[in-house]
Amino acid sequence: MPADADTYAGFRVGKPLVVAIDGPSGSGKSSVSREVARRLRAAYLDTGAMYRAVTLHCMTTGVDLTDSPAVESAARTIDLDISTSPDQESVLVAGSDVTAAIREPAVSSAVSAVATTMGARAELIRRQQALIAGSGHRIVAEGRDITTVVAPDAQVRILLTATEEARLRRRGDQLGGTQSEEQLKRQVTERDAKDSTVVDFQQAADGVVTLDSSELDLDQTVTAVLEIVRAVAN
Ligand SMILES: Nc1ncnc2c1ncn2[C@@H]1O[C@H](COP(=O)(O)OP(=O)(O)OP(=O)(O)O)[C@@H](O)[C@H]1O
Ligand SMILES: Nc1ccn([C@H]2C[C@H](O)[C@@H](COP(=O)(O)O)O2)c(=O)n1
Repeated sequence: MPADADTYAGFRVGKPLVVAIDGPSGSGKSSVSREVARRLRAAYLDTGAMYRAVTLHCMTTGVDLTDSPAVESAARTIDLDISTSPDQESVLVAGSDVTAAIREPAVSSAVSAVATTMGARAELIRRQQALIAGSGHRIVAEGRDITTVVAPDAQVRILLTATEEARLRRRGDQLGGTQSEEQLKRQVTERDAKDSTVVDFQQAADGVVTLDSSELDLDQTVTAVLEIVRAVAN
């Protein structure tokens, strides 16, 4: 493609481009997707943050996470504002900044209750599709069901994987070595097992490209995703 005013890093800037990335916990979806979005001058959507925000909201307002109708109702009524700028991580619930609070281990341990409530999923999927449309379909969206349910028509669909060992090590490092091996397994392996009961993010669906990042560092993984985007979308 010739370099001109409409291209940036080899990609046409104005062209609709939805990049859907799924994968298990700790595979690097958020960090990789955010950087890919920056390089593509696209928006970025962390759909897991939306499940986390609903979970925290339930926890702080006394909603029983085992009460499916109540959890669904919380998902429908929550006043949730999530930034889709890759340069500004911000999640607001009723105007309060919960960006850091939704990453607390207590939320990570509880979030599967919301993720496995089908009514809550339907509402969050609807909101995610609206955010993708609102970006002008120029966005990198990541989660567990983006390639299959939220944006099955995305131009680029990737399943980002890594071995369990690599994912546990990454999450442990990310949390500054504060968590025991057992706590990490609860937040990563056990959570994936629960979430897998409602959505398949371990096997690539038809047409989805698998990228194993176990032996790659963050920068190499970003480069590999951009190569897939270039090959598939340009
Ligand atoms: N390829 C990589 N090599 C080394 N570290 C990585 C790599 N990808 C991501 N990381 C690091 O691993 C940690 C976890 O990554 P990240 O939070 O992006 O994973 P995730 O898949 O979004 O997890 P979750 O779904 O649980 O939110 C981060 O500290 C990140 O910097
Ligand atoms: N599209 C998505 C995104 C996330 N989830 C669930 C599964 C996770 O346990 C939880 C938090 O996600 P994370 O921040 O760890 O990526 O949300 C989902 O079911 N579907």
